[in-house]
Amino acid sequence: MATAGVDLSAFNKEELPDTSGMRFGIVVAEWNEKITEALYQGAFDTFIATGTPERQITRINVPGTFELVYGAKQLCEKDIFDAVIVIGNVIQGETRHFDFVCEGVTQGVVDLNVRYDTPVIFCVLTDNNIEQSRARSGGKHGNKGVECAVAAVKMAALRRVVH
Ligand SMILES: Nc1c(NC[C@H](O)[C@H](O)[C@H](O)CO)[nH]c(=O)[nH]c1=O
Ligand SMILES: CC(=O)[C@@H](O)COP(=O)(O)O
Repeated sequence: MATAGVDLSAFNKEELPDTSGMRFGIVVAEWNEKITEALYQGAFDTFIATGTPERQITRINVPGTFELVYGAKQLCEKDIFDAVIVIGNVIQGETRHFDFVCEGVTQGVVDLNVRYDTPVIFCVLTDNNIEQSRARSGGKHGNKGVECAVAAVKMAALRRVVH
C-alpha cells in the first residue's frame, strides 16, 4: 500500500504506552533542512504528546542523510535510549548519487538494528521531487515524523517487554 490515501500523522494516543520514563534520540540531516525540520517537529511533538519529558529527547545534527548512520551509531553506543530515529530527505537529482545515498543509509540502518539493542527507526524520505517531500512532511499525506515517532514508541515498549 502506498502512502497515497494514508494519513502519516494519524495515531490514537490512547493506544500507545506512557513514555514518561523513556528516552529518545533523534538524528537530523541538514540537507533539505526545511523538510527535515518539519519531520523533526512532527516526531518531537509526538513524543511530547505521549508523555516524554523534553529533557529526555536528545537531538544531534549531521550534514546529510549519508551521515545519519554514523550519528545514530554514536547514540546507540551510549545504550541509554529506548529508541533512536534518523531523519533525512533524499531527492533525486541528475545523477545516480541518489541511489547510493539511499542504499547506504538503508543498509546502514539495517546494520545498526542488527548490531545494537536500540531500535533505529528509518525516517528518511526518498523522493522524486520536492513536492513529494512536502506532501509527506506535513502536507496532504501527513507527517512521516509523526508516523516514525509512533513506531519508535511501539518498538521501545516492545524492547522493554522482551528484556
Ligand atoms: N543529495 C542529497 C544529499 N547528499 C549529501 C549526502 O547525504 C552526504 O552528506 C554527502 O555525500 C557527503 O557524505 N543528502 C541528503 O540528505 N539529501 C539529498 O538530497
Ligand atoms: C541525492 C543527491 O545527492 C542528489 O540530489 C545530488 O544531485 P545530483 O545527482 O544532480 O548531483
